[in-house]
Amino acid sequence: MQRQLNEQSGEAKKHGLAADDVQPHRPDWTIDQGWSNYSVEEHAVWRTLFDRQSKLLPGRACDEFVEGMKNLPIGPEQIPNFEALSEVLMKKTGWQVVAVPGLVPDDVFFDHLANRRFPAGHFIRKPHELDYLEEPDVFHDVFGHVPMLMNPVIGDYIQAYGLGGLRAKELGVLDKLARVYWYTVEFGLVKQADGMRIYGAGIASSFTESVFALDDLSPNRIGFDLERVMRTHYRIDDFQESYFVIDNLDELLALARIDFAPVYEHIKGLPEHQPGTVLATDRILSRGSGRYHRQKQEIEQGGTSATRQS
Ligand SMILES: C[C@H](O)[C@H](O)[C@H]1CNc2nc(N)[nH]c(=O)c2N1
Ligand SMILES: N[C@@H](Cc1ccccc1)C(=O)O
Ligand SMILES: [Fe+2]
Repeated sequence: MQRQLNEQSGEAKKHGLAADDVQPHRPDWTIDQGWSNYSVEEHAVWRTLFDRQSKLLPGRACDEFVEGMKNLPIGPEQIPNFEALSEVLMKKTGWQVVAVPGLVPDDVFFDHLANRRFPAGHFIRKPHELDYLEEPDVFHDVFGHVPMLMNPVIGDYIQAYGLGGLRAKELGVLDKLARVYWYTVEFGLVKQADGMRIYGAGIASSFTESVFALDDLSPNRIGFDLERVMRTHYRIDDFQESYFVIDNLDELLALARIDFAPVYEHIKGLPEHQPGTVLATDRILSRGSGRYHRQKQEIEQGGTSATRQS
């Protein structure tokens, strides 16, 4: 599981590269991927992540994800080369993958997306942090996001988000727009003929959340509603308590095309919702018990007999 947005400020945090890894970046924050510099150990971390995730995703990831992955030069042996990815992507949907050192400032991020460049972290997590990291690394960005960029609808949607981001910043409503990205591109679920599937990169790249999001009774799964999502906080430190579900990917295209300005205006000053809240107006597809988050809270407060012993 990884969490890359700072909901409060929406600002990029300082990246945490090792001192010997610092590379000056260009004004658009891109750097060279430096593919030949990856060590044997780094490629091995990729393989570990790739193998365990490839076993989990059949039957869990949506068909478009599986299809995208199949046609890309992404495999277990090595960390993918961004130039090779871009060549295939460019032909299919006109996207490129560019390397960045970590989180980049919002306007830089939006400008890349608006120009169909996907900024991907060039570094890979360390062997002791396979399941948790604070910034998007090459595994999250490439394994999680790039397969979906092979889909024309998602390609158009993410470009439109970049353009919408620049506008939302002007209007001072970036936090509202960021929630739409979070609950679609990062943590979205989609209905398919044979059941609910993952299309969000934050789930697809997470060993634990790709199981939790679909199998566990804990989270709520709620039909996507734009205003509802814009008013809903999200968790950056744990699994989501609620996921929002679209009926098909084309629903995103409609979102990309409508003007959000009147929606921002309409929800101004209206109350916001906590991540785990279920509303009377929600279209509930499955309602979680909240068991996971409740138990965790108890443990943190030292309240259960199991944790008090020792
Ligand atoms: C709101 C916006 O989507 C978000 O804060 C941005 C900031 N910078 C980023 N930078 C990178 N590299 N990746 C990201 O997902 C983001 N997200
Ligand atoms: N249509 C939105 C922009 C947007 C596109 C795609 C995803 C999310 C938002 C707007 O008018 O601002
Ligand atoms: Fe991401």
